[in-house]
Amino acid sequence: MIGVMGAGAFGTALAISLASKTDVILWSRDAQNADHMQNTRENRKRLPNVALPAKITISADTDALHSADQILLAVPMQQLSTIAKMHRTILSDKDLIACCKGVDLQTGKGPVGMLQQIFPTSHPSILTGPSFAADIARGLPTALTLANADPDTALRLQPILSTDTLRLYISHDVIGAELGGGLKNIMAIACGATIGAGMGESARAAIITRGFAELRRFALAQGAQADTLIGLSGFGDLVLTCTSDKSRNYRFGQTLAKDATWSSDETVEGVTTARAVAKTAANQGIDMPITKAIVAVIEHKITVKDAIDALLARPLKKE
Ligand SMILES: NC(=O)C1=CN([C@@H]2O[C@H](COP(=O)(O)OP(=O)(O)OC[C@H]3O[C@@H](n4cnc5c(N)ncnc54)[C@H](OP(=O)(O)O)[C@@H]3O)[C@@H](O)[C@H]2O)C=CC1
Ligand SMILES: O=C(CO)COP(=O)(O)O
Repeated sequence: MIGVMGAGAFGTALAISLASKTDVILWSRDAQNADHMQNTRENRKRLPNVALPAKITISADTDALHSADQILLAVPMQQLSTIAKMHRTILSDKDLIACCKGVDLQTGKGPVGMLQQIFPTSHPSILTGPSFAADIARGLPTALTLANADPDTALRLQPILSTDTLRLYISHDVIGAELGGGLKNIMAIACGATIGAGMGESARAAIITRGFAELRRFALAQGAQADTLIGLSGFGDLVLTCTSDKSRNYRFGQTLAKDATWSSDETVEGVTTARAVAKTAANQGIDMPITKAIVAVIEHKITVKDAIDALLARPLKKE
């Protein structure tokens, strides 16, 4: 049995895919919502119009996770440490697989770094890469990276977490997988803002490419491997998220350009990750012009138009 903590769009989609081959416990923090999902067989709040298979049991009781060997943590990055600490006892003897994308604002750690700090003897994994929850839930083909520093753990988990439509590639470069998936959300906000401001698709291609250069510069400085960054968890996810308005980060960027308010409570990981990355980049002297611009726009210090003008006014340089 596999447990999924976090009944958001992604946790629910992963639970649906895994239920094609095993029993799954989908844990929600909200007992009323859990009962509603269990009875209606639908997650109307976070992933509407998709039926929850009979092999999924939805519960708000953490004891239900006792018989799970693997736990997927599909919660927003900034909540990961709180949830892991709160449920330390139940999580301590399980395979932990972080399914969140981002960098913790307090510590600058990625999801695996955070879990390792809380569970020092464990070998946590990260599951990341180009995938919209709605696609996974509909059984559309998806390829993801499962990164774990321990080769034996990665090899053991790969078949357990793969399904007929969810194809997992393993990697041992945890830092690269964490940072590719985390930083692509900043660039997706920038691309949404570029298109929202009417700058056109050529400008968006420039942001994707220069955004990738920026992501790479930052990730290599933290110890990532270059090959990981051109894989599914980096380049693959960057392309998906920067070109689709199915992405919440991209849509959030469009909202910024229109000076409108983001009224949804859907998770937009790039907002906090931009702040966390800008902080580390400033401390380490890493040039991150797009990230800095996004932080300044989010904090209402400049407009999207000011940000675009500032990026265009940078000194001409070699690619
Ligand atoms: N959606 C997608 O397509 C993909 C998402 N991801 C990643 O998955 C992670 C989760 O995102 P996603 O599922 O989409 O987000 P959603 O906005 O759909 O849902 C977030 C979920 O987290 C729950 N949650 C929030 N805070 C807490 C907390 N303190 N304790 C327990 N549960 C909490 C929410 O509960 P409640 O409903 O009660 O508010 C909700 O179920 C993010 O890091 C995202 O980047 C990765 C790949 C694809
Ligand atoms: O991570 C994702 C796609 O891989 C989902 O993107 P959003 O969080 O921007 O919706």
